[in-house]
Amino acid sequence: MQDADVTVTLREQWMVESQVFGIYGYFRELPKRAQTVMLEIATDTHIGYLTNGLQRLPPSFCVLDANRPWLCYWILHSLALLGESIDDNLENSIVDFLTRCQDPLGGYGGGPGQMPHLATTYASVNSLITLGGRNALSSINRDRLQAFLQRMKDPSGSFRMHEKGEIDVRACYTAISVASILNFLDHELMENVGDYILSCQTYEGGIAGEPGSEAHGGYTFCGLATMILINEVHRLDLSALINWVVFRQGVEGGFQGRTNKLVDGCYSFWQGGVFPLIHKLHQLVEEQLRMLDSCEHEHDSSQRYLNLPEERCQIDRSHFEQKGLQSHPNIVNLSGVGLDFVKRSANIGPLFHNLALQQYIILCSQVMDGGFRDKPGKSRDFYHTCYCLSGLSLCQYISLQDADSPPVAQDVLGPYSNLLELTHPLYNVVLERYYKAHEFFSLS
Ligand SMILES: CC(C)=CCC/C(C)=C/CC/C(C)=C/COP(=O)(O)OP(=O)(O)O
Ligand SMILES: [Zn+2]
Repeated sequence: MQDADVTVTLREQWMVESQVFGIYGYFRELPKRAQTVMLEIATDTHIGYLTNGLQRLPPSFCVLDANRPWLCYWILHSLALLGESIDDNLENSIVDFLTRCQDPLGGYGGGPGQMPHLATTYASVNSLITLGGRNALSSINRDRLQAFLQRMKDPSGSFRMHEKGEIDVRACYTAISVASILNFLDHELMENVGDYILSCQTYEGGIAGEPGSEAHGGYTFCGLATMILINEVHRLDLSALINWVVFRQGVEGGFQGRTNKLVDGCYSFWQGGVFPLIHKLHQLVEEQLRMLDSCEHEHDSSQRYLNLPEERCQIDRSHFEQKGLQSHPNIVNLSGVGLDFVKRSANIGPLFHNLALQQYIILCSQVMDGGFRDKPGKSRDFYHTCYCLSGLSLCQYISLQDADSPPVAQDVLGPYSNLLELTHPLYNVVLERYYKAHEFFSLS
C-alpha cells in the first residue's frame, strides 16, 4: 500500500475507533510509522488552497464583500506560518487593494468606499505587516488611523467597532493592538480600558465580550492581550482565569470556546493563545497567589470564591500601589511592551496538553485537500485555517525559553517538517515580520 492510502484508511478507522476509546489513548496504540504518516501536515496542498484563495480576492469576493481585509489576513498569515512568501506582483496588488479600503479620515473598511471598522482595520494592519515590504508598511496613514481610534473611543473606556457601532472587548483589543504595533499607543487611548476589561471578567474566571455576558475564549484572549499591552494585567484575577481556561480543553484534545459547548479548531488559538501569555506572567501569577493566601488567612477563606473580581482587584491594586511596582502604566515605555514581552522568560512547563491539541488540529481539523476546519463534518475555510495553524504553531514553541532557538522534536507532533514559524503571542503576526515592522515604526 502507498503511504497516501495508508493515511486515508487509518484516518477513517481512527475517526470511528477514537470515538469509542478516546482519541489520545487510541492513537498511541498505533504503530509508529502509521502515526508519523497520519500526522503529516500537507504543507504544499495548504499553500495551494491559500494561494488560490488570495488570487481570487481582488477586486471582489461577492458574499464576503465586507470581509476582504480579513480574508487577506487569514490567508497571508497562514502562508507566513507555513514559511511561504508571495510574489511582488501579488503583494503590490494587495497593498493597492488595502489602500483603497483605507478611509480618507483614517481606518480601514471591509472594502473600498466602506465605513471604517476596527475589525477590518486590525486585519488590514496585520496583513500589511505580514507582507512586510516598505511599500506595504508606508501605505498605512498612522496619523489618520490614530484620529479614527480616538473617534471610536467611548467614555466606558472601551471603543465602538465603528461609528454608532457596538462596544466590546474585541473593540478594545483591535484598537489597542493596532495602536501598539504601529507605535502610537498613548494614555488618551488607554484611558479606562483596564476598568472596562476588568468589568468583563466573570465569576467563571474567563472574560466575556461585555459586562454581564458569558466568558468566552475569543474575548478572553482579546482581554488578556489588551491588559498586557496597556501594562495593567496585574489587575485581572489570573488564577481564576487559568482555572477557567485549563478546563476548556476537551478529551478530543481541542478546545471549546465556552463551558458545555463543543470543541472547535479555531479555539486552538483563541484559548490556546492564552497559554503563551500566561506562561510569561508566571511570576505575577505566583505573586497574586501568595497575596490571596495571606488574604485568606486574614478573612474567611470561603470569600475567595464568593468575592468576584471587582473586590479582589481592589486587593491587587492596593498591593501594587503599596509596592510602587514599575509596571504602573504611567512610567512604562509603551513602545517597548510588545518587544519586551517576547523576550521575557516563561520558565514553566505547558499548562495544557500541547501534543493532544496538535493531534486534534492535524487529525480532526486538517482537510487533506487543503485548509483546516472546525471539526470533522464541517467545511474548511480561511478563518479556521488561520487559527488552526496559529494554534499549531504556539503548541510547537510552548516550552521554548529563548525565541531565537528552535523547538525540541518532542514538542512537534509528527515529523519535524511540520514545524511552523513562530507567531507574536500578542498580535498574532509572524515574529520575524513583527521585528521588521517594529523597527520601521520606531524610526517613523
Ligand atoms: C480579534 C477578534 C475580532 C477577535 C474575535 C474573537 C472571537 C472569536 C470571539 C468569539 C465571539 C463569539 C461569542 C462566538 C460564539 O459563537 P458560537 O456560539 O457560534 O460558538 P461556540 O458555540 O463555540 O461558543
Ligand atoms: Zn470555529
